[in-house]
Amino acid sequence: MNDIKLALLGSEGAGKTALLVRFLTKRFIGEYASSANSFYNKRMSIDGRQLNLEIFDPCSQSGSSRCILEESASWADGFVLVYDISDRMSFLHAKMTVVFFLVGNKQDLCNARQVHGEEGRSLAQEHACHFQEVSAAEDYLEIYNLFTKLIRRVMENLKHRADRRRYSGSKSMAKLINNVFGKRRKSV
Ligand SMILES: Nc1nc2c(ncn2[C@@H]2O[C@H](COP(=O)(O)OP(=O)(O)OP(=O)(O)O)[C@@H](O)[C@H]2O)c(=O)[nH]1
Repeated sequence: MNDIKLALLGSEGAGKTALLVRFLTKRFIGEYASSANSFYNKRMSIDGRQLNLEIFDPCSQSGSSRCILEESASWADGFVLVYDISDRMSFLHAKMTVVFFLVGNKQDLCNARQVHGEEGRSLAQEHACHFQEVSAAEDYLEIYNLFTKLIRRVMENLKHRADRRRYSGSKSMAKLINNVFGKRRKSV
């Protein structure tokens, strides 16, 4: 079983919990009475592999964003940074954060749009990360696809990291063997 840890980041009210609840339960719940950070667990299978997903949904009121970012950075394998397309401040906040997946939420509020899709796309390009606009209020499938895409990316990353560790481990073992036996050979 693979353990995958994801964290949601973004301004207060951007819709982080709404997106996550939509992904986990297929439902949109309008209001959440939460004043604490939450961890969610989900078991799922992607590409035939069993996964144990842990998702961190920080509560904006429970600490400074710097603290949340630091906590998440040392814990998570992947990040979703969410902003609200009808709240420019949430996008300016997103601009100051390094991300993996950038998500413009509340696409249904296009009549109150303050951030153009192009701006989101170009910010994502700057950070070389994936970008998507969604609506937690209206979509399920798009949000499901977004999370599974991120999970696949994280799995690839973890595999790549493990391969590199194995390679550098075998390289340093080769160096050690060379140091011990190579010298002897020289003196013969
Ligand atoms: N119209 C619309 N409203 C949304 C959408 N997603 C979330 N909301 C609303 O936005 C408000 C904030 O949503 P939350 O999910 O609590 O936002 P959050 O980012 O988790 O907020 P904090 O926990 O305070 O950081 C709620 O009133 C939601 O109903 C969406 O896609 N469209």
